[in-house]
Parts: sequence; C-alpha cells; structure tokens
Amino acid sequence: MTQSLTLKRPDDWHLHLRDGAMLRAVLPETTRHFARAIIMPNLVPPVVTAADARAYRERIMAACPEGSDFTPLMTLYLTEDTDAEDLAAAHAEGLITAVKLYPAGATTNSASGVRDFDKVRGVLEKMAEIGCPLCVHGEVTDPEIDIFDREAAFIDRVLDPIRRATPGLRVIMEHITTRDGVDYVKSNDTDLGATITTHHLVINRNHILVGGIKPHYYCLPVAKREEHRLALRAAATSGDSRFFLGTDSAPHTDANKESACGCAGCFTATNTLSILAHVFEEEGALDKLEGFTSRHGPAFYGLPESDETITMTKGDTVTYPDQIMTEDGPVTVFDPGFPLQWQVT
Ligand SMILES: NC(=O)N[C@@H](CC(=O)O)C(=O)O
Ligand SMILES: [Zn+2]
Ligand SMILES: [Zn+2]
Repeated sequence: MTQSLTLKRPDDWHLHLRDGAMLRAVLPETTRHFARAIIMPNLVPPVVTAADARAYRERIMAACPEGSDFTPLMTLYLTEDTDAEDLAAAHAEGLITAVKLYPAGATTNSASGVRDFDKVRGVLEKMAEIGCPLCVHGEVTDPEIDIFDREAAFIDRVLDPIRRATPGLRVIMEHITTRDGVDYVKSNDTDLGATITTHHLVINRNHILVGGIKPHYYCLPVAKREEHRLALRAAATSGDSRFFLGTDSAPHTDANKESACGCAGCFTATNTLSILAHVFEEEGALDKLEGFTSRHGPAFYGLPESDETITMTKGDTVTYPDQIMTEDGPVTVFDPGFPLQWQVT
C-alpha cells in the first residue's frame, strides 16, 4: 500500500546559497520544494549592510528558476562595526528578517565575525527593541576548548550572558548538535528557538572517522557522540515548537572538501525531505514532520505559514544524483547511508 503524507510547503530556516555559478547551480535544489529560506550572509566579502543584502537578494531572485515563487529571507552578518540604524531601517522595510552572529573564526567565512561581544551590545539592544531576531553560530573559538565541547562552552560563556544582558532579544541557536543545546532551549521561555539540520539527525562523529575519514560528513558544528544525535532526534520529533528545520545545506566543491584541509559543510538541499520523512517515520513521528518543516519556524519568526502544500509518498527506493554539477566543479550530495523510500511527488 502506498503511504502518503501532505505537508504545508516547508521552509528552510538556515541555508547557504553562495553566489555566482554556485548560486545558480544549487538554488533550484531548494526552490523545488521550499517556499522560503533564511539566507546565510557568509559570502566573501560578507553581507554586512542593507545595500549588500539588497544586492544579494536581487542576485538570488535573478537566479530563481522560471515560475518559482521562492522567497529568500535575507540576513545581515553582524560585525563589530555594524551600524544599528542601517540594520533597523533594513528590518523596518522588510529587507532583512534576521541578523547572524558568527564568533570570528568559528566556521566557514567567519573571519569578519565578532571577537569582542561587548562591541555589539548596542546593536543587540537595538535588535531587541525593534524585534529583529538574532541567529547564532554557537561555538566558542578558544583554542583551549576541545572542538566537541565548543557548543556547550558557548552556551555558558557567551549565549547565556548575552541573553541576560539583552532582555527581549529573540535568539535562534542555529544547527544545534548537542543535548546541552536541546536542554538550554527547553529550559528557557519563548524568546529562544533552535534549528536542527537534517544531517545531524543522521550522523554521529563515528560516521566521520570510522573506517577512513569522510570529508563529506565534516561540517561545523561537528557531529557529536551518539547520545547527542539521539537528543536531537527526540527534540525534532517531539512536536515542541521551539525546534524547527534549518538544513544548513552548505555547498562546497568536491575539490575543496576532498583536500588536505577540507572545508566544513554538508550539502543536503537535494534529498533533505526524503531523509527527514525517513527519520520521522523511524521515530514513529510522521505526524510531527509538518510542525518541524512548515509550522514551528514561521511561528517563531512571526510569519504566516505557507498556504500551499506538498505531498510525499513512500514507494520503491528513490535515487538522487551523487553530485550536483556546477561551473566551479561537482558538489557531492549528502549520503544518509540508508536507502530512501519517501519522495515529494
Ligand atoms: N556548517 C558548515 O559546516 N559550514 C557553513 C558555515 C556554518 O553554517 O557554520 C558554510 O558556510 O559552509
Ligand atoms: Zn554555522
Ligand atoms: Zn550554516
């Protein structure tokens, strides 16, 4: 018997589209199924001002496939020099939906991020006042801190102090990877939410390292122990509206991944919904999938849910291309390591 599932059209609350040839190649992988996405601003150079965001949005719209009604939700990259008035005007106009905080050096293209959090205090206060949410890459960069402990340390050392100092600031912990992240979100009120990626529901750190190093499973924050993956799965499938999908689909060419110093990022746009249906079914929670992909995110951001739907069906094994071809070279699609039977029809 064919099983089918109808969902409000999903949104992706954390997405890297890059620019130029890469943007043109990866954008259709998202617009095929998603209504909207929060667009990460970590270009080189980053999207720092309202003018940058406006120009980037235009390049994204120009790259959208014919007939697509995809809406990119733009973000600004927070720096120690961010102009609070420029930011507030961009937010008031609806040009930007959120602002992204990268600790300097924490991840791909984060060199212009924040070193001294006191220097952005005024901007964060302005954001709390105007209701502009802050998306956070939550890892400390202190070389003394083990890479597997960087998320937990960030919560204690940076995030909790910022939130206490800035009442009313709405924060999204992006791509949480630990039980600590789940517990911190749950122990707080409605001003705190978290995105969870598809790949962190599937892989733990063994997948990266056992039997040979697997560069396509390397991303930041790096996948943690199995107990953390299980905590993420429980949170995502719980129906708790503070947790929602942000794929963090982050394309890098294979040449840049399969390298002596490989880039961080998993490219999941192509098969994300198939993988998520598989995971939610395994957890006996297919009825919670729509909340995670399509309802909790808009609720947190104060945006309407999509009034369109998609239908997924379960049938014979579906295959996806191993790679997406771009003018810069191939980009490997995330391999969940199990056959997929759910697909969007
Ligand atoms: N997640 C990643 O491993 N990489 C992202 C950056 C980020 O989201 O931290 C990228 O831009 O490639
Ligand atoms: Zn990040
Ligand atoms: Zn990301």
